[in-house]
Amino acid sequence: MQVDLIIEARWIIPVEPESVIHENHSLIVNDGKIIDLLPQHTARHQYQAHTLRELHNHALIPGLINCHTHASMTLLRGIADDLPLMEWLQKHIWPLEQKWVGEAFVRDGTDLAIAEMIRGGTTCFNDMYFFPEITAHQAIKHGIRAGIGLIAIDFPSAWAEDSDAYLEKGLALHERLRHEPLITTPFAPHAPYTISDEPLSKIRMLADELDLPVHMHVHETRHEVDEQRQKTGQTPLQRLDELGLLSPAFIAVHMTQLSDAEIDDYARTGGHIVHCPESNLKLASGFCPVAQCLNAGINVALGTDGAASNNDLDMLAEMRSAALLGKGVSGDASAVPAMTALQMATLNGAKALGIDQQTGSLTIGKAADVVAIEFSEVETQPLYHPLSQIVYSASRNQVTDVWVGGRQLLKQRQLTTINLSDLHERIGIWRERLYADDNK
Ligand SMILES: CSC[C@H]1O[C@@H](n2cnc3c(O)ncnc32)[C@H](O)[C@@H]1O
Ligand SMILES: [Zn+2]
Repeated sequence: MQVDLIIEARWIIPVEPESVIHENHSLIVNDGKIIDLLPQHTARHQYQAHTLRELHNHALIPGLINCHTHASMTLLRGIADDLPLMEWLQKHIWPLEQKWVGEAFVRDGTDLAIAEMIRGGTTCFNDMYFFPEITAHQAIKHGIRAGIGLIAIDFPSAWAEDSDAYLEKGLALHERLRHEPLITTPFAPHAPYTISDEPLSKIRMLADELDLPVHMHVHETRHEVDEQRQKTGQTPLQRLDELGLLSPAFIAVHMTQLSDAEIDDYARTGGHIVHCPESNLKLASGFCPVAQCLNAGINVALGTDGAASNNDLDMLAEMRSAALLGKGVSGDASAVPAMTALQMATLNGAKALGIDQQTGSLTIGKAADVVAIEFSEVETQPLYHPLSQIVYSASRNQVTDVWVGGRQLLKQRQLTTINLSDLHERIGIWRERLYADDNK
């Protein structure tokens, strides 16, 4: 049988629970989907490939899913470091956003983010930012999968003047994007401290009606929880529960402040958590008790957050930080083992976004969202266990090839859909503008 693509690899790590690591196997891809997984000699016998990629020092893993980003904030990378969340937001980021964020900012910042993400093996990102129609346009243009947040916040911005306008524009955008194969549109109310009950209740109704997830920063810092409790007598989670938001369609980002009882209560709602270890470390926000959450049965995925608080969009690094921090915080070296960290960065992300029938593992019938990681350099030698190298030793420079829905977006480290010299030129212009403003 004639097929579009055969990828031969030294190891293939499907990531589905109970699956084994295959040695010297081939992944067979046709019409954008994985149609077979066979020993290499059998595959060559059964299929004729339009394209054959031989990756004999590589492992194939499912594309990494970055479940929480603010993509165009790459343009603010390194502009305000070493600050806690509220000072960082109120004194630096929000004033810069008020002044600079518009269509061109989001287009160029998103392109930079997409280039960085593809080069690091990310095939899907879940975004929350102003001008989401531009983020969606750039994601489709460059061939990457994306959750495009239908944002809501009580503050005016260049995109919308009030929470009603955010929702109205969000719904119109959902209508325009709902047949795009690479795009989903979760609601994305910013955080409990920036959005009032009325728009949150509307979001709950609309999310139910349209069957969309809700993606929100929750319990990011102690300050957030203490302030809300002082003002209202409730924690942010209690308030969200009372408003009916906590459900299997809810994606809570950060969750660094959780008591044992809150972990059990949240597990009962079926909600997901997106753990952003590096952003939490850099802003000194706290630690999500990941091992406890996983033990309680919560689906925990991974995100980088924006490049202004991380300061990169490197999901391999995030995976390693999650594994190390999971052990450190629980005091248990066996907590968050390598396979769990890889599942958090892939399949758990797909589950949180409600796209696990399409992607998240190298499973027959799913989209061919595939990443190849090379092991021949000194940094990953000698090689005993490919999974150990991926989580604990490899860097994103070892990502050689990336496919989304069978389309190759990175080919031997070269981006196929983004012109890097044009991108560098555009980013240079933003650097001059923002640097001059920051140093006024
Ligand atoms: C409504 S668009 C998103 C909004 O979120 C801001 N933001 C970026 N990182 C964080 C974070 O870690 N916690 C809270 N808010 C964050 C971003 O600057 C935009 O204003
Ligand atoms: Zn965030």
